[in-house]
Amino acid sequence: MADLPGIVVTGASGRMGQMLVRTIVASGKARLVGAVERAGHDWVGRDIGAAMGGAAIGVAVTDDPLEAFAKAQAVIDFTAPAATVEFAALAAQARAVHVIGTTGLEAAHLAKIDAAARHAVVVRAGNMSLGVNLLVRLTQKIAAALDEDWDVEIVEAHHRMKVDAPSGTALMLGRAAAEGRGVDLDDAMDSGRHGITGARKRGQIGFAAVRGGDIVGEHDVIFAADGERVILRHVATDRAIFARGALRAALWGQGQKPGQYDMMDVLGL
Ligand SMILES: NC(=O)C1=CN([C@@H]2O[C@H](COP(=O)(O)OP(=O)(O)OC[C@H]3O[C@@H](n4cnc5c(N)ncnc54)[C@H](O)[C@@H]3O)[C@@H](O)[C@H]2O)C=CC1
Ligand SMILES: O=C(O)C1=N[C@H](C(=O)O)C[C@H](O)C1
Repeated sequence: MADLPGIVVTGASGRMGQMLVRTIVASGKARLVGAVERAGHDWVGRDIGAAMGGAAIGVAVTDDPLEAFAKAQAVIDFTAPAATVEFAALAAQARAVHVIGTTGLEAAHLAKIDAAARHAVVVRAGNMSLGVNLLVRLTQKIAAALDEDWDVEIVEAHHRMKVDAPSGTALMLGRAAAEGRGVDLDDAMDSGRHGITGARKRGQIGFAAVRGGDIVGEHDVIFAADGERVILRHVATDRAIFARGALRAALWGQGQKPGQYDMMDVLGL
């Protein structure tokens, strides 16, 4: 047991944080060695298992990430952009693999993560599930096979608490469609239409976001032509799919060279 990789979960009280704690503890492939929450959170100082409403597991929630990371071989981080940037620097300092699931990262955040990845292994993906990563590959292939008579639209749906749009997954799918077509997503993207928008421009890749209830995550890639449509769909019904992917990434990252990787690397897709 002691020689299994030690993993710290950041944002441990969150929807994904709790799922990650359960997944790691049940896995038999890694040890949970730390649980980090933001300063002032009322779980700080409590045993994470007990705080989650179960049996104590001997890991106290801390608001000191550096101290936690120093004991770890990997950090799994599903939090928020500002926190993830801070954790990237600290994980690199501790030479721990940093698995980043956080979405809503902007160019300035990504530049800081790039800098950290010069010193440590970073695995980052807007969606860690096997199904979505397969869908990304399929999207790329279909977009490459179809011309711009086929309009590409990406429709995503998530729970009412989600704070960023388009979702990280929708952006992965949009990028794959753009890559398949040999264009840059920044030039082709049309997100959040409202008002008198004018007719759809040929070659655009459209995005629409639904938010409501407890939807875990649903993504459609629609290829719409005159007289026919092809629709690729992924429906997540359980956050365990993301946690399993993140744990797999943390284990895969052990012994890799410093740099930035994604789930395609981890899954060999
Ligand atoms: N890549 C993937 O496969 C997936 C990514 N996500 C992304 O993961 C992120 C988190 O999602 P949820 O768990 O639903 O959110 P959540 O809001 O339930 O959890 C986030 C947690 O991070 C904590 N946190 C924020 N700042 C912190 C700091 N400085 N230090 C320590 N903890 C901090 C919060 O207190 C909270 O407990 C979002 O960006 C979401 O889009 C979610 C599911 C799958
Ligand atoms: O916030 C979420 O919940 C999810 N976020 C990721 C995203 O932005 O795509 C992955 C998944 O869809 C759930």
